[in-house]
Amino acid sequence: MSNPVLRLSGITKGYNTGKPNEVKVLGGIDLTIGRGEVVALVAPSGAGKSTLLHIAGLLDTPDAGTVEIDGTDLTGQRDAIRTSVRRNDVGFIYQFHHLLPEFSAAENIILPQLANGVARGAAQERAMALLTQVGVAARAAHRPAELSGGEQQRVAFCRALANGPKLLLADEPTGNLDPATSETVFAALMALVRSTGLSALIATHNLELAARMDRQIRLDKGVLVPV
Ligand SMILES: Nc1ncnc2c1ncn2[C@@H]1O[C@H](COP(=O)(O)OP(=O)(O)OP(=O)(O)O)[C@@H](O)[C@H]1O
Repeated sequence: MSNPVLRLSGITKGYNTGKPNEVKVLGGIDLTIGRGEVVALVAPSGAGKSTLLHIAGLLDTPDAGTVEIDGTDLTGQRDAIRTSVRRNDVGFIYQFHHLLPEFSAAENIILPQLANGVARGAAQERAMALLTQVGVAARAAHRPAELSGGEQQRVAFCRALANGPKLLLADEPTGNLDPATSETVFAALMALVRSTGLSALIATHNLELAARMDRQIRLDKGVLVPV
């Protein structure tokens, strides 16, 4: 059997604020995500959702526990190795698009590929293919400010997938959109994820969207509880 794409074991995390009571955020998280599996992360505000996503995506380190991506334990690895895995194997999506404002939609998807050593022609082709998949190809030459919120977010999805990651981590990807746009954008995201066989952990407050993923996990006061 192949390795899970993500395996978190015994993850704990607190923030030492210098004040008498340290903030304990995660109290022992065990989570495995298989190949092609899309998991909804449902959590009340402040439950530790962003902290968990940052640890899973190697942007932060746990106090204890291990983070394995595609079978490799990256917990104690050098920064250079963690950065390389993060760039190549993990795609991030946030509530706000964070596209570079001075570049076109296509350039925002091309640039991360160039940084990874892909030739411009191939990067351009991939950007257009991704934009076509999410229905925004006609806006390829437009800058983010010229796009609607839903279009901006769909471009951000393409950017997250630009380098063909194994794992997608999304923090409220439709949280900033009205219900109708949220539906279109979520459908585009799921189609993109399914067509690439990507594994994903998608945080959402929207229980209706969560129910459409393969599995739901609920984070409450730093631990996973049954849904
Ligand atoms: N750098 C930090 N220093 C101290 N406390 C922090 C720090 N970062 C986060 N926290 C605290 O840890 C807890 C969890 O934060 P986190 O951002 O992971 O929550 P969240 O579930 O993503 O919340 P939201 O949905 O509101 O974004 C919160 O109580 C927060 O105040």
